[in-house]
Amino acid sequence: MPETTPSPSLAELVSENGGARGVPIELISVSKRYGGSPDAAVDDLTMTIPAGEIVVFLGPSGCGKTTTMRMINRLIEPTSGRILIGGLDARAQKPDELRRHIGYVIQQAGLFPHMTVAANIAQVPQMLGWDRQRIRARVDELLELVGLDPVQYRDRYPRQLSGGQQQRVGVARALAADPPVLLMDEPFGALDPITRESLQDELLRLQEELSKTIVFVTHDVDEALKLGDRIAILDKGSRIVQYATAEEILTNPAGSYVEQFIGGESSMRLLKLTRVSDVALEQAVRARATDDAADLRRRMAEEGGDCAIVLDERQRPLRWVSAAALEGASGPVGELPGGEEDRIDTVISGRSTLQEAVEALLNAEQELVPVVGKRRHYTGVVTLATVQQAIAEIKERERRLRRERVAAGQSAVSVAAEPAPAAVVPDATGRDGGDTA
Ligand SMILES: Nc1ncnc2c1ncn2[C@@H]1O[C@H](COP(=O)(O)OP(=O)(O)OP(=O)(O)O)[C@@H](O)[C@H]1O
Repeated sequence: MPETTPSPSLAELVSENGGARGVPIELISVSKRYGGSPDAAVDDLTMTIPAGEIVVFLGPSGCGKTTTMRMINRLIEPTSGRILIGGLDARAQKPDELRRHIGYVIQQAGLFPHMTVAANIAQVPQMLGWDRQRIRARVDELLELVGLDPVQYRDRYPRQLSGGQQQRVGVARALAADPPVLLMDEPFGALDPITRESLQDELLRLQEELSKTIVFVTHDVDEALKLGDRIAILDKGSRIVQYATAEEILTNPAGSYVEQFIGGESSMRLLKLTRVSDVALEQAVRARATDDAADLRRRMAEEGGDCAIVLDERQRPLRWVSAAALEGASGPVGELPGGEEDRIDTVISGRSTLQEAVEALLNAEQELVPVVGKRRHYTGVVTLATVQQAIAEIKERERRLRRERVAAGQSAVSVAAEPAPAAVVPDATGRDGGDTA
């Protein structure tokens, strides 16, 4: 098909959109056949990647993940089918221009070794004709955003950076022109587990701020479950076996292929993806160090609970006081003798996972662990019962969703997202063309 000057282009869409927010991507009956191969690398794939979400492609080697991803930015041309980005046909965009508005991050960052960090990041802004001052400011802003001090890092060469730092620069480079879409092809695959985890956390933090549409390819189930708003589990030819949230995949896997792929331990994995802030916390009886022991004993008898938490004047946890220690005691609670079991060694935050909460509970002297918010401000406690209840609720919610889907005549598992209704793309004359999908 001949390339025409697109109207509107993704560039225009980006500037209308303020650049920052993600746009949906639709793949409609997309296939790719490489010359000489009897099988299609991607076989009639239809899916919608919603705006502002992280969608992870998870599947075995050779199933077509990279081919699918590279068709989105036209590094690979589909043999048939259509790809719409923000409602615009990718084929109607000039490939170079399209790629300036689609960030691309690959394994081992792919930085140019002879260019400084700043020059690597500045590539697309330079192509877009930004002036030097704007580029310099943007480079520094991006380095800050990915957690690298601009003064220290902007003039270094890639070989003077660790793998994790190179990958951060790779992400900064991909974000340079504030694209609505980021494609990430096993970006953390070559990193050690600790660096990998911290970059995953960084990506989630960035995404909270930026709301890009991110397509992320990985082989790693835990990475997929942690990062994906939705996960597409793919089989040969990029056939979607299941396209669903991590919770749904874990509680309602679409058959033995998915089960095998995600392995056992689905409840343990649910613990990893649920945050303490997502569950209903319990409350211990609260006390101040200056409270009278006899009063506290009365309150505990009224409110229930064997244990009270003593907080300082800024609501930060100080220690536990047991009902037994209050028996016959008088005077300020803060002056009661305390044993090992009364010390609060561990607190967790709302951002901790339930897995971390269980770990803390297993190591704690008490059967409950305090949860703190900003400035160590006490917000509640977690017990093993809290965790059990949270997992039961997730499973029940997923069972309910499954029943609703079945009642609505849909498949019991989410296989493919329906493509959005046919996009209306204005034609070159500016009239609305009835561009049917
Ligand atoms: N340029 C090419 N020419 C011919 N066949 C290719 C080409 N690139 C990929 N293929 C084939 O297409 C299929 C899909 O490859 P692709 O790289 O998309 O898979 P993948 O799921 O990303 O694999 P991996 O996880 O190993 O990177 C494979 O069978 C591969 O051999």
